[in-house]
Amino acid sequence: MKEFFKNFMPYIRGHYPLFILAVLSGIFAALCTAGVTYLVKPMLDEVFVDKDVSKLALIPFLLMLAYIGKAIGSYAQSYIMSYVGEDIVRQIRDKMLSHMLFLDLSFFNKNRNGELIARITNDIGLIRSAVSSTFTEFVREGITAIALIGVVIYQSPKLALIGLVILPLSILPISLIIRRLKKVSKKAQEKNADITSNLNEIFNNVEMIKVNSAEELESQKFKNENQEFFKINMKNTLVGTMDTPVMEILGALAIGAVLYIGGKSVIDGTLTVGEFFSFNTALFMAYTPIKRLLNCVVRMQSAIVANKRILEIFSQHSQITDGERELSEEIKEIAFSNVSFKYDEEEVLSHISCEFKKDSITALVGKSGSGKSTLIALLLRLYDVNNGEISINSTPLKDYKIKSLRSRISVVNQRIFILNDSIAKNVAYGSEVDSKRVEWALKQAMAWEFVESLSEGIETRLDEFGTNLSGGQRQRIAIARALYKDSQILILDEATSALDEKTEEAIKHTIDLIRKDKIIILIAHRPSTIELADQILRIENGKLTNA
Ligand SMILES: Nc1ncnc2c1ncn2[C@@H]1O[C@H](COP(=O)(O)OP(=O)(O)OP(=O)(O)O)[C@@H](O)[C@H]1O
Repeated sequence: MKEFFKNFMPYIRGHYPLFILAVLSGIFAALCTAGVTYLVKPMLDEVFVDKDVSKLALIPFLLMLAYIGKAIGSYAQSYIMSYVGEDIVRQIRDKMLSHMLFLDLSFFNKNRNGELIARITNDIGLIRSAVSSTFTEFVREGITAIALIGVVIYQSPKLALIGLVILPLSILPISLIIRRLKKVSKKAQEKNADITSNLNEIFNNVEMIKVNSAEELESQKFKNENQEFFKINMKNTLVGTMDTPVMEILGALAIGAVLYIGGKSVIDGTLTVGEFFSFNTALFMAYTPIKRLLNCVVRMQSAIVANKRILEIFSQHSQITDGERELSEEIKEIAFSNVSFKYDEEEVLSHISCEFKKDSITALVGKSGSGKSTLIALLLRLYDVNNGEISINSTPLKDYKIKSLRSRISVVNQRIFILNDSIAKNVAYGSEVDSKRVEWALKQAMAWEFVESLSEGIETRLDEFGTNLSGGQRQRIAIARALYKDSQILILDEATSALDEKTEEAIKHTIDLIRKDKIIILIAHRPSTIELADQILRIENGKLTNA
């Protein structure tokens, strides 16, 4: 709980005035509630027992005012706290996504997309209910309970002792419930992440599922996961709602004792009927906020577990550190010196030494899985080398600011990224849209013909993953994007594999036209693509062999 509040204090800090207002509204509502119970005494003693008619109109009026005050106070407090809660959740979501995006690619390789989505949506959502509703309730019910207990003690300290004995008695069962609930909540959140991952996988691969007639198989897999999720959630409910009957049973015992002992005191004349009823009303009314208070503590458990899962992400930091130098000068040469790299245990690239010079085209060739794309990933600093060094103009890559390095490289790789946005925005991705330049890039990438034929031209919206495009059209959009960026380093990793011969020839012609002053790296299997190259580097099992 301490860790929870420590984590959220920085977000709450900006909301102190609202927080104070919410607490004041809560105090007001609580005092009005206590006022209601307090008014029971004059209602009984002065109106009913003393038959004071003048008070008959006054007390119901005051009661009404107290109830209206309670309603307004509670509403204002709930609204303000929801505002604070929602705003905190908004801030954490923003911070979480930008934190994640700056983590290394290896972090994304290790975590399933669905798991990460679940942390941003479900886990942070649990925090929202903790901060906005549970916390609001905790503050309001806490103040109400204190005010009502005040009335209880004021009316009869002796009876209060008996009536409130449930408080220490409830500690043991409630703490057992809390401990159990933490475990179940953890499982529920993990299962939720599994379900999200499963759904994410299904929707991303729906075509493959259909082609393999695996609809039944996937439905069954999901059904099993869902059934388990249901069971865990029911366990969560079973444990999580146990606090109410526990408190009610303990409350019944205490109230029974109070009624007996209090009744005797009234008969003995040591307590007036009004005092007794006022006491009992306050005690009955105090049980509800006390019960809710404990229920809040119980409900907080899933938020505490979620907080741990959120902190796990925030505690991860990028291992790829930024350099100091801005890469703004002309790139004359890129050099790999004795570079080795492994993703996990096995070395994927070993002792690679090569150069890429300005005004030249290099073809990287080699069998599938030999390490060509990995070499490019190292140049982009998506991963850092384990041994050796990569340099640009004799300055180690690590000394450059990553953003300035990547801004100088255009890449078309095998996995084409298409945004659910217009063609123009897709081509200009990462910079301002210049329609003339978009048109130029599309023409150079041999994509203009099909884009022009669309009714909305470059404003045509593409579906997520480019599902409304053919494979070759997607590749041409990606090539246009690389050309639009106009970087000095251009990398085409199997960028023309889906194109017909004629289109590929035309793109080769484009590359030939723009090659001046650039460093171009082509990864290709087809001999026709390699024809353009000034140097050919062959990689075999992670080692460079002379082509
Ligand atoms: N993210 C990763 N985590 C672990 N291993 C990886 C990862 N990416 C690639 N590998 C492994 O590294 C090796 C080299 O892969 P790489 O993608 O560089 O090959 P490639 O020569 O580009 O192949 P292709 O021609 O099929 O694209 C492969 O054995 C592959 O299994």
